[in-house]
Amino acid sequence: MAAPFSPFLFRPGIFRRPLARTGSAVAADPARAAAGNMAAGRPFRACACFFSANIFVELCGMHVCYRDERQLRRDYGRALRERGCGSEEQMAAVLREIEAEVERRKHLVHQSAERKAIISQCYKRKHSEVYTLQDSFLAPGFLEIVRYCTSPDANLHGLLRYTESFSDKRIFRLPVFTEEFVQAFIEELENFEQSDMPKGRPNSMNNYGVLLNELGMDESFITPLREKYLRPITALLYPDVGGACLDSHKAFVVKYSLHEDLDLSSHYDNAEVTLNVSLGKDFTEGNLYFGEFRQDPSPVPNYIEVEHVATQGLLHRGGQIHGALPIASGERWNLIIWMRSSAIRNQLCPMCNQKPQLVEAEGFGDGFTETCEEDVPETVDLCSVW
Ligand SMILES: O=C(O)CCC(=O)C(=O)O
Ligand SMILES: [Fe+2]
Repeated sequence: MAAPFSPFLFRPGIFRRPLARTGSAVAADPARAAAGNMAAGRPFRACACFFSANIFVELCGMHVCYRDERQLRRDYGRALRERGCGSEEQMAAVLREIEAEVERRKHLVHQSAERKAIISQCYKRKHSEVYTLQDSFLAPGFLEIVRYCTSPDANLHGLLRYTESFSDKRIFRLPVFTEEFVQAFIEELENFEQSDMPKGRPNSMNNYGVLLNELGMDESFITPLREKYLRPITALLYPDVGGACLDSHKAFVVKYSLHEDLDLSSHYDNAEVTLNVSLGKDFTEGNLYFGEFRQDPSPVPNYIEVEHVATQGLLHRGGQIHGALPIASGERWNLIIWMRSSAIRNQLCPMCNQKPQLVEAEGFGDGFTETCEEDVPETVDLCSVW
């Protein structure tokens, strides 16, 4: 159910934080092609802005771009002072925080590859069947939607009869999984959580959850889910942001509980289209809220609140500003799939809003690929981008 947005969320500083990915640049991996992490024969790349853009400074609650101290003082001196970081001592602490975050980002991909290797060798799965997508995991209503979207006369108008939509923000709710699958999936995630395996952070804002590529679910579960089932739907819902040509993803599970993360601040995703599926468990409050699309700023943001329903998914454009309100009790687990279109992001990196400066990457990287001049018209036609 959509509801008017609660006024406390208008507090300054929570609006429009980009939620940075945890992947970044490393030497190319020759095994990647075998794992299917290629777009039209080209390896995926990241944008160099990962090492300088959208760095969240917790001390003063704002994001900054960082090249060096002089640039930081010039570009953010005033904003930092206004947020209580005016003294030289505070400035030194801010610089330490930023430099530690840049260092963390530099090592992140190597550490993720190490964790993935350890998990694949040592982790004892509880429900090994949940690692390979099967039709029986999917809700009958979802399969019906996919059947419609892959039929020859499918169109947006027809699809909207099967989904619930919220305001004019192009946010849609649809059934995704069966209850039995969600139950087994949660048990598997809890089994992993309780194991002594190394664990990474899902992204730069969520502290608790599971990175599904590290767990080994990308190739046999998330990729077929995106290609075979989700893409026919997103092609009709979001053709203008690359919904027809989503060719990579970053998938993770986020977890909120009273003694861990309670909520998620306002942000946009490093994705063209996001699927957010509620996995339960039992919780109260914790609704999602959505504001404007990041490229359509409005002087008076118009927020809507959307309740999440276990086993169901919400589809939205990654650039739609959103966040999660605090839970009041229980545990809230969600499967998040950030889906990316190289044809779209190769033109403009959504995180720095510039032509991406490509750097080598592991796996799907951040969904960019090398392009040649002659690629562009064909790609644009194919996805009806503009
Ligand atoms: O907790 C949620 O439902 C939202 C998570 C989210 O927006 C994200 O991880 O990008
Ligand atoms: Fe998000």
